[in-house]
Amino acid sequence: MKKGRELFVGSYRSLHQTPISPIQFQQTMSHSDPSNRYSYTPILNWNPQVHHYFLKAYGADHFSRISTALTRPSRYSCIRVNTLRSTGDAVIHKLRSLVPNADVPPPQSDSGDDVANPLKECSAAAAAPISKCEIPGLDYVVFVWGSGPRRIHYGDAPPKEVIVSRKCAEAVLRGAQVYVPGVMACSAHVEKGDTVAVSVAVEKQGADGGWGIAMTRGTVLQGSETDPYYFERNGLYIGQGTAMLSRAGMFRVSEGVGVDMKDRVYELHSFHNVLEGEIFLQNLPSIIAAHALDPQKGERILDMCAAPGGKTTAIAILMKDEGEIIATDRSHNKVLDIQKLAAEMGLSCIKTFKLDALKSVCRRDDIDTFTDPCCNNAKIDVTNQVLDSPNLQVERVSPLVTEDKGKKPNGGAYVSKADIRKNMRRARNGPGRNQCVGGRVDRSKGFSPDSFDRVLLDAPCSALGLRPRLFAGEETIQSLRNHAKYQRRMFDQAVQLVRPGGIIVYSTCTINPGENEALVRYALDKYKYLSLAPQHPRIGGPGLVGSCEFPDGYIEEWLRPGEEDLVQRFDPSSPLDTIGFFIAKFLVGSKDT
Ligand SMILES: C[S@@+](CC[C@H](N)C(=O)[O-])C[C@H]1O[C@@H](n2cnc3c(N)ncnc32)[C@H](O)[C@@H]1O
Repeated sequence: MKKGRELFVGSYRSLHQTPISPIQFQQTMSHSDPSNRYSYTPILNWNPQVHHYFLKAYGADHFSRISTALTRPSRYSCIRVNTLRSTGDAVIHKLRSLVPNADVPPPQSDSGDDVANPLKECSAAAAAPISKCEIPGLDYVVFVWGSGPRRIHYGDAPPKEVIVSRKCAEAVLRGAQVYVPGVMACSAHVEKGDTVAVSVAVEKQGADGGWGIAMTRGTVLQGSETDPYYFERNGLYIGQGTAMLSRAGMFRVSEGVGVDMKDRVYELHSFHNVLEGEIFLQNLPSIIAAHALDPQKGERILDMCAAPGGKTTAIAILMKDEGEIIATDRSHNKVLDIQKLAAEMGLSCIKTFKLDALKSVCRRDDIDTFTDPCCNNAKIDVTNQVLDSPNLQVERVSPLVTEDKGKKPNGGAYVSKADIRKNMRRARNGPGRNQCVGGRVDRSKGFSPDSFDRVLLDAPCSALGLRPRLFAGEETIQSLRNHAKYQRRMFDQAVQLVRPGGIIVYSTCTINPGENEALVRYALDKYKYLSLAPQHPRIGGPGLVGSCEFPDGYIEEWLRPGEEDLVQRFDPSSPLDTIGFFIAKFLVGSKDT
């Protein structure tokens, strides 16, 4: 039965008293069994209030499945082909020579899970190691199978060991090697070439209620029960590999591979540096989000939180690189990442800007100073700015200005003496710290209302859908609410920027209804001219209907009956085996009503 179709009006208060959930009990029991020590059966720790809230939203069984799925990587890699450069078939042909065992059917899980064909809805050939997506319009998406969870044989004697940080372990589960900065502790006498078992130290709760790792980097493991994290590591072994350095070396050098993983709980192919510019590794729901936006050639599109540019480049390719995509992010270096990816994929319709999405709509006086050629108030920053004129032209202001007052640069814009001095200093001393990390980033002051055909708001979120995840305790009810507030303010900006008749797509990579369905409720209740639009393709599940009351009396409203099938909720525990993701598509009606 699909929970999303049920009307749920629940109070979180009643569950607040529950001391321990059945899932926690079951997991605690399995971890205290010594025969499970060298296994991978992680327990995802949640903040207790968040745990109760999700239990209420999903029900105990469903939330248990979600929690378990989050600790595992998807069993396949999803590759988006740059159709301006290649085709799905051509890429499959090239990958066959790059992916080991490409002709051998994908191995099954040792855990007895049904992994025969979790992608049967989108790939009939999913039993092959490399297959093309069969969703209409998505034949440029290629799946490459991995395997797991696999039982690893760590030998008869207690093995030499390396403990890695959680972030490092999550990367290893996705196919990376163990790099030295991720190594936390190592057995005494480990030499280069030794086989070592790799486990992970996950945050645990301290006496003050905070979460942390009670271990100093460089700890020597004696192989005894007095070692730090000895019992906590039960069920947290992610594989074994060859030490590339001695114990001393691992803590002396600052970079490089510490352990070359030979035998992994999850085997996923790494596509690092493979077919650069021709393919992009991207989650299936992210590809679907770009399709939901349905960008058309020649349109003007805003991607509000765009870095590193995965969806921006997907949108540009759907538009055949014809039109204009404004891709903004608040981080300078992340904007450089978008530029790099766009260049690598050979896309020219993407313009990037550093901009705080909360200030995406330019202020009235900024529009006036720009549009009035007699007005001398527009400032020129040391980096470029962009101001929109009402006729939707983007103008970029040259940073190279002169003090010649008779010749007004940028059609009348005034250049302050301070800016000129700054530019001269810059010419003498070089571009400055921000600029020397790799390139130039233009700064924007925002855009005119109603100036975009479509807006994608792929909002920063709690990311509680990302996989694999070995710890979730950092998010509290308050931090989840803060994410939601931030997202609403960004959405308010998006609504102003889209023209009547335009489209807004809102997406997150979290399972938190407060950042998903509750945002939709907020949007529909506040802006009567917005309506939910059907999405194509639609392979995600329905949204959650109902509401949730919190102990402080706050009622979080989700969807109303009839709205659930207009959003896409990707459930990490569903057969599609994706990250947790949410997509809502809004049609903007006449703003006069
Ligand atoms: C979910 S990620 C976007 C992923 C991207 N859409 C993609 O598909 O590659 C969210 C992004 O929002 C950016 N961000 C966070 N707060 C922001 C703000 N106030 N203004 C603009 N960008 C922001 C972060 O730097 C991050 O790159």
